[in-house]
Amino acid sequence: MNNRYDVVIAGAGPAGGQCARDLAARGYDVVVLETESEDEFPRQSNKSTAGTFPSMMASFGIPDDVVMQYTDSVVLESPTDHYVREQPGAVLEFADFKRFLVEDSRADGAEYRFDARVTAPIMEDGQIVGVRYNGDEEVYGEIVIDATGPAAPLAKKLDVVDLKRENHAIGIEYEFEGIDIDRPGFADLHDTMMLRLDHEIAPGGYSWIFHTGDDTAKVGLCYIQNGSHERYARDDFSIDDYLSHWLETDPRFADAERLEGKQHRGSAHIQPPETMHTDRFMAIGDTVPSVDPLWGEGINKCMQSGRVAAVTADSCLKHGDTEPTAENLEVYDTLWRRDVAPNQRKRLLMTKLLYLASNERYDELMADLNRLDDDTLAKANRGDVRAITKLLGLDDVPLLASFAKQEFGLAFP
Ligand SMILES: Cc1cc2nc3c(=O)[nH]c(=O)nc-3n(C[C@H](O)[C@H](O)[C@H](O)COP(=O)(O)OP(=O)(O)OC[C@H]3O[C@@H](n4cnc5c(N)ncnc54)[C@H](O)[C@@H]3O)c2cc1C
Repeated sequence: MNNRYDVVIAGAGPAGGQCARDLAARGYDVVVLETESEDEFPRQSNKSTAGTFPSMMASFGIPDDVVMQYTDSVVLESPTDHYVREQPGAVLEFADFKRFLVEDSRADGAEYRFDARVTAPIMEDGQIVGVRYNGDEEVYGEIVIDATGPAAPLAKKLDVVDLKRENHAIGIEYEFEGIDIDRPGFADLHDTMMLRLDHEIAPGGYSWIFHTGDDTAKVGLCYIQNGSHERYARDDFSIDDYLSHWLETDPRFADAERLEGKQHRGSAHIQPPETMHTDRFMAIGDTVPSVDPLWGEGINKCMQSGRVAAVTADSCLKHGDTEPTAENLEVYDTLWRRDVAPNQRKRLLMTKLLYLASNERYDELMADLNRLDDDTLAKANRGDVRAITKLLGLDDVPLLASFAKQEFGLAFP
């Protein structure tokens, strides 16, 4: 077996799969090591609701046959109100999507080793030159990429990431049939992705219903286990208890039945990354926290980070005489901050502010969104300070004070 490659990638998720696709298409020798077995792939890593937008589908040439349902709008719900925004999207079958990335990159020559659990970097003169997997097996590369999501075995050992417990977001989801998709008193959820802000259901986070056709939908929730969660959480309630509680109390689920084997769960970190590379090494996808802090959109960000890592690797390897030193890989961080997650810090602060707001404030937010033009939300979501201040009012002073206290240790009288 060939044991030397241009690029070794750990993890066949959206980030690793896309990076392999781009590198193989440019003619590089690339191998992807994936811990799961090929027969069942993806099993535990089949974790995502996989709601996405046409820009992702078009940029990465994703075929229609991995789409479960095209959607026309996004709905935001608060405890007693909602707001509808026309916005085309697509809910993918995440497992089919992951398998597509594997097959498509293989068609261009990428190699995959399944049942290959990466554990540690192989170091020479202080630089990574390969990876160790399944205990004592080894593979070598000019450049090594960690795309294992939050597991991050290489990035952690190389001190490239420092994923913090207080920024850990967890999510759980089931697929159901028999849901009342157009229940009087609620928004019509046909062909929509709905996100609900309600601390009763997802304290310090949000829950969702993504329509997947007829009376079926993906139903889940997530939250960050930080101060906002503590403030609104119930004693001894696990994330599963919150989902059960929602299912028992929301009339839309009165006749809903869980679809066998359709359960997804996973985690990510919501924090701004510091560096994302070192000599001969880049960390991509959720290994460096790439998930959109506000709405949890991770797939597009991960694919984009895989793409900019491939561009960076190409810029070093194509000349043959440009060593992939940390200095020469710096362009990856620059492209990430410019193209993958611009305004990440501002958006993160806005996210924390949003999750700190009360249920009553969520109801007011829906009323404000219904009053303001559609652009305000889109701009605020991009971190535009003027749009954010438009959404804040005088009544928000106590909220801002408690936010400042939580974030910066500032106390207002
Ligand atoms: C419940 C939930 C719902 C979500 N919903 C959405 C959504 O609707 N839209 C959206 O855009 N995003 C969503 N996300 C986020 C999105 O799924 C992630 O951002 C995305 O999957 C991350 O891709 P990745 O390639 O970085 O990592 P992953 O998808 O985590 O892939 C990592 C791969 O590495 C493998 N691996 C792990 N450890 C090792 C190891 N040691 N050695 C070898 N291989 C290893 C894993 O098996 C996996 O195949 C959701 C996430 C969760 C948890």
